Amino acid sequence: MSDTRPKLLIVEDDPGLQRQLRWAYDAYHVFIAGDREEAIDLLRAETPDVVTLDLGLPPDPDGTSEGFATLADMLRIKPDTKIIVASGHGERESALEAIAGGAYDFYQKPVDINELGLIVSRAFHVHALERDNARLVESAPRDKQVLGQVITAAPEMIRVARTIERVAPTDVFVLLSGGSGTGKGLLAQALHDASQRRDGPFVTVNCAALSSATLEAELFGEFGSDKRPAGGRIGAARGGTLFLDEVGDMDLSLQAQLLLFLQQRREADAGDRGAKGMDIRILCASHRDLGAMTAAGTFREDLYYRLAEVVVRIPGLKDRPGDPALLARHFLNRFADDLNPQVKGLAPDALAALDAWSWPGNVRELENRMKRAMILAEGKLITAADLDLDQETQGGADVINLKLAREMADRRAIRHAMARTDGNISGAARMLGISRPTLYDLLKHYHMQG
Ligand SMILES: Nc1ncnc2c1ncn2[C@@H]1O[C@H](COP(=O)(O)OP(=O)(O)OP(=O)(O)O)[C@@H](O)[C@H]1O
Repeated sequence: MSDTRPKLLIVEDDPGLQRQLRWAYDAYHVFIAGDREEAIDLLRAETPDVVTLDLGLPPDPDGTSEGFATLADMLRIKPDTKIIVASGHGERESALEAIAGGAYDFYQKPVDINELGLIVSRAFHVHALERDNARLVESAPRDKQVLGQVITAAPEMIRVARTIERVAPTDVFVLLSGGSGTGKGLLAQALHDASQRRDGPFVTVNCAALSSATLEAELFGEFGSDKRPAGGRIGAARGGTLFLDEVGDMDLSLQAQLLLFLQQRREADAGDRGAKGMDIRILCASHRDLGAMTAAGTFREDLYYRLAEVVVRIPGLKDRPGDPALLARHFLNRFADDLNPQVKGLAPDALAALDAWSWPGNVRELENRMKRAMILAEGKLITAADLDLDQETQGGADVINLKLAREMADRRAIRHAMARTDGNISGAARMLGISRPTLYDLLKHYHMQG
């Protein structure tokens, strides 16, 4: 039967120590090399995850040159190997130099078997964690992508994507309603790309960013809607889609002009005056509640009903269980090359913090926190502190009563386990220390999605 124990390579030229170490590590499948050549051959043949390396190897047993050369060769051939270097008394400096050169850790000679045992077992643990993370990072975008570039595994969001897919081929006017940073811009682009107008222009106007006069010129061209209805951004969107972002921030007089334009367009489309229709589709988005604004008189009701033929409500990130971790891995994957190629994954405390945080700024906040964390991260795994979420999650909101506190803790733990296991019920149940049926019951009880 093949040996399934984790593979440990010991690079050591002293036969007495070789025997002692082999004996001490019966939990691992141990390979022994006495010099650089043997070490490299075994690394290639057996691909051990962890290596202990004595820096004093022949032909330079009293120096460190051969040890450093072996370290560099190994990391070049298999960079994810966790290499623990041995340093003799008074050689702390070379040990630190080895760490700077990519070694995982060091231990002091003479060998304390227990201490080295702990370092070795931690190295295996970290290696496994990094490998899991790398696998998840790779699989996230492929598995959990809807509408081309929208990353989600949350049923609430998948429903949104399905609605967009359904309305895209029609020419109805759609209002995307959701908090800031929930992905309204991304979804508007996705809707255009899924429509028959995909080869036409996609023109965005941010109504919140411009003063009323500038916005008017921007939309209609310099002389206003009545004189040059085909100018400005509206004209530029001919044959494609005009995306009015933050339409709720348009003032009432501009709302009136837009309404007038839409009425004229409708008449033109109907051929009343024999003119050609404008042939644009308008998509709108707002983080404001336009329905409530019409009731308050700050948004024209007639315009609202014209623009919002279909309203798509986008849930906040905190209401998409599992998505914060999934998106974090997606951003890690996307930014690693540019910002910090050393970073390979997310530490367990970061995953827990991502689950627990309330995400007032939604996906944009997550994207920004990830960028910052990747720049600041010192290790290979991003921590809660790198994300600046360590303090916040510990404090938490005021607890209303014990029942609610328990429910919150349950929900958090379940979401965390589901995210960590990529939605695998058996894996999540194992991680939580409960049976599959119990996990199903809890998911149902808390109205969470399996
Ligand atoms: N589900 C998602 N998958 C991948 N990236 C996303 C997702 N949702 C949002 N993003 C990214 O997050 C950032 C913010 O999204 P977007 O600009 O679409 O949000 P918004 O709701 O339009 O924000 P605002 O209210 O500020 O205009 C963008 O970089 C976007 O690409």
